[in-house]
Amino acid sequence: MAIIQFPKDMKWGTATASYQIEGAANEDGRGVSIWDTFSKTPGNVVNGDNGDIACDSYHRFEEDIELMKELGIDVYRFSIAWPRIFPNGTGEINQKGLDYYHRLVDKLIESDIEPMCTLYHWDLPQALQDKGGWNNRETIDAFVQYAEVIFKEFSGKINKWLTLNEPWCISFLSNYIGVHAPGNKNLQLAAQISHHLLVTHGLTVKKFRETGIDGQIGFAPNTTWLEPYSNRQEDIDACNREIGWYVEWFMDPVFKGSYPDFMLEWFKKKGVELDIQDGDMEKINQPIDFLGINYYTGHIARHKENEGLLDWEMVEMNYDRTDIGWPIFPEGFYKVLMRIKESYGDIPIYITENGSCYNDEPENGQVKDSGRINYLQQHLTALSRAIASGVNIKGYITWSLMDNFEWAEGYTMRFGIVHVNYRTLERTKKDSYYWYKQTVANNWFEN
Ligand SMILES: N=NNCCOCCOc1ccc(-c2cn(C[C@@H]3NC[C@@H](O)[C@H]3O)nn2)cc1
Repeated sequence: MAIIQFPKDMKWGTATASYQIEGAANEDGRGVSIWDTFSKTPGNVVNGDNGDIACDSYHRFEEDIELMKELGIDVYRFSIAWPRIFPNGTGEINQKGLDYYHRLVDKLIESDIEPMCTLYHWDLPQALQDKGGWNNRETIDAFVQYAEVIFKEFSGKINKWLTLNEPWCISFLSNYIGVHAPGNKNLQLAAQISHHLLVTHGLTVKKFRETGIDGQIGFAPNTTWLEPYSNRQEDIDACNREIGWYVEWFMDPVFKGSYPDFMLEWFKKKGVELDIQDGDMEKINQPIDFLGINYYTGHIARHKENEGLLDWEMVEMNYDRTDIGWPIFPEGFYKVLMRIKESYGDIPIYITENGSCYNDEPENGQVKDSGRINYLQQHLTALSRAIASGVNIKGYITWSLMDNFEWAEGYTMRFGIVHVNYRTLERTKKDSYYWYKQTVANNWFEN
């Protein structure tokens, strides 16, 4: 056994997102989002689940904050639902939407928990999707207008901002692979959307600076790691293409002002021609204060000609897997953080999502989710290795505080350290909740 100790100024937190927990989908003036539309289109979500009720956190946020307060966490990462603020994406502001987030943020501050706000966690107003969504550059301007309203409304209350959550999911998972809303399957469209998202991010950072309000801003790309099966260059290159799709494709433009050539060339081979307008790359390349990093899984892979988009195949190694089927690969967490440090230097990093899916149910009021505790121990050990290796980690925010709507998997896949009974909405602290509470209190754990 070993003691894994974290820096004395380490911040600990939990994360959620609006569509996944709030419910109240038709309440207080909220407009329709693309996830309302997508989830109610038969075949898109397991069991036809949707976010109409979810965890009902819209009405139960005070109970949820009490759970966080007992955890002793420093920061709570939540997202604002754009359709609650601008029901039609632009135009008239819905005051009741602003009022809800004031209630939430005020309760957090009263509970000595720092609010970290994600401005966009996938719930695009349907009215904007009807006009082309992220493929329409007018959506960029609509987002900056929405962000400016939020910056000014919550100035002094919220000091940590994330523009976009997982732009790879917003663009490629949702418009090329097609398993998330709006469900397109077109690589050119997805790549162009990824560019518009990066321009959106940059212009939002620029607007944040122009408002002159205090605070720090970043974004939260999702990452993965593929370890080459051999030292053959073709295996190394194949793994770097998948990592590049998640990491360099989004971080190079932000930190270096250009797309990675190796990915541009690969996409060009696949017929992608990005429409980059004059000044776009300068707009994207705005300095940010911190980087959010989301990591769940990775695996070993090798080159395979004409396989998928990037010519690689997974090498099955009898991985331990979580209940959603993702390999447990903590080495990848360490490796991708080292890659980011090597590529982008000492940018302060918050782990804005890391967690696991285990579908354990309560028995006599207890949820014995030892798998989740083991996952946390392995990944926090990997994180401590990265910190010891000089990665500038400022905090760890686990996904998720509570079981919630896991997108296309609906309510079948549980990521929470708190169990939610979706029939009664009763919350039950899992064994991992108590483990995390002790780890936060100690700022160390014994693995
Ligand atoms: N790469 N090739 N894939 C080819 C085949 O993909 C099929 C499916 O792919 C994916 C990839 C990634 C995800 C995913 C989910 N979360 C968890 C959420 N994060 C934000 C927060 O809301 C959490 O709920 N993070 N990532 C899902 C599906």
